[in-house]
Order: sequence, then C-alpha cells, then structure tokens
Amino acid sequence: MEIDWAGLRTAAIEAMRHAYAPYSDFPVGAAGLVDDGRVVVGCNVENASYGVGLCAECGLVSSLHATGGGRLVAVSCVDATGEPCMPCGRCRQLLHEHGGPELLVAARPRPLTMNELLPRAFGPADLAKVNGSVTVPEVPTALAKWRGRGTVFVHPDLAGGETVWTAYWERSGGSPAESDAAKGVLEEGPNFPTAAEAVEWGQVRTPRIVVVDADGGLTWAGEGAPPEGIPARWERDQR
Ligand SMILES: O=c1ccn([C@H]2C[C@H](O)[C@@H](CO)O2)c(=O)[nH]1
Repeated sequence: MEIDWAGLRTAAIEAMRHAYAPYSDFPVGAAGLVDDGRVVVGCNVENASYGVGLCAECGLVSSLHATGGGRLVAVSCVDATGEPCMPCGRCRQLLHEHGGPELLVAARPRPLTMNELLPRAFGPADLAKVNGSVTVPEVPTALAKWRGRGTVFVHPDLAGGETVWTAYWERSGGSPAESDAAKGVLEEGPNFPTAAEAVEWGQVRTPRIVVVDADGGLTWAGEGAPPEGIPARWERDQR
C-alpha cells in the first residue's frame, strides 16, 4: 500500500486544529492510514484534572474501531507547528496494539517503525502465552513446547476463487542440528484476508517467519536481519 505521508500530515494538522488543550496549550493532531485505505484522525482533549487528559492517539484509535476496525499501517502525529510529535510512552503501547511492530510512525529524518519506538514490546501475544487470551490465535497446548522454535511460512492461496493468505508452522529452522533432526509441519494456519494477519499468526509461534509471494519470492518477516538465502525484509503493504 502506497503511504501518502503528505496527505496524512495534512489530515493530522486539520485534526490538531480541533484539539481541546487549554491547560497545556499544546494541541496535537494524529492521522492514521488503515490497512483498508481509510484514514482515521484524533486530537488531544484535556480536562480540568490535568493528568487524565486524552492524547490525540487515543482519539485516533477510538475512531479506528468506531469506524470499522482494521490495522494501522502508518501514523502521523503533529504539534502546533505541524512538525512530527513523537507519541508518548502510553501511546506507543496503544499504537503497537493496533498496528504491531511494523507500524510506521512519521519522524525526522525518516519514519520509524513501532519496533524502533517500542522495542521488545509487551503485547497480546504475551498474554496468550500464559493464559490463552483470545485476542490472538492460540498455540494448541500440544504444540506449546514448540513455541519459539521452527519456522512459519506465510503464502497466498485460493479459497472460493478469492486470494487469501495462509500459513503453516514447520519444525525446521533455527540451529542446523535441530533442522536436520526435525522435519514436517506442526500446524496449518487458517485463511486470513491479509498477509499481515498471517504474519501475526506466525509471530505468536516463532521468531522465524518467511513470506512466500505468489511468484515464489521469499521475504523475511521474522525477528532480526533476514537469514542467508532470503534477500529482503517483508514489507507490510504487500498484499
Ligand atoms: O504524542 C502526544 C504527546 C502529547 N499529547 C498531548 C497530551 C497533552 O494534552 C498535551 C501536552 O502533553 O499533549 C498528545 O496528544 N500526543
């Protein structure tokens, strides 16, 4: 998906003009591109009890859900000068929840990923690891010992004439010894409308995730740099 950073910034500036910030005199606007192409906005809204004011990003996330949900792809936050305003700590957590580690956040001199702004984030997958919260797909109990091992392959598929994304979790990957000893599929994933959701299914299972596109091209959506033989990192906008 093309990211129109100038358009996002314009939308954020327009939202900033509607901020209610009489206490700090620091209006903030935020605009986010959703994975279905929508743009959602928010502005900060303060109140007489200073500490409990709402950040612009809170409004943006509320609007995201109020207007149909989806995942954030790119976010621009601006201050009164129209320059990028870095999200506060709480809002990094909030944006991470709704855009994941690959979410892009406008910054100077270049946009930063949420993984750069909030490395090693606590997220829904951490809850699922312990109590099987339904916010993300669970790893079946029988496969719990495989969590963090093996490789997830994400690939497009056809379902009822529609292109969908799916994934499977393979034993191999990681240390060469383990790869040789263990072969075969651990689990087949469900169908997802987007590659990003299939990647998220993988992230619950293992830090090694390979995305195979329709032409058989490989990209790396796992943690760290791509391993040998995989030329590039996966880009979230790939459909
Ligand atoms: O990323 C940010 C940082 C700050 N603020 C708001 C909170 C408060 O209303 C004002 C001053 O901190 O700016 C936001 O809305 N978003």
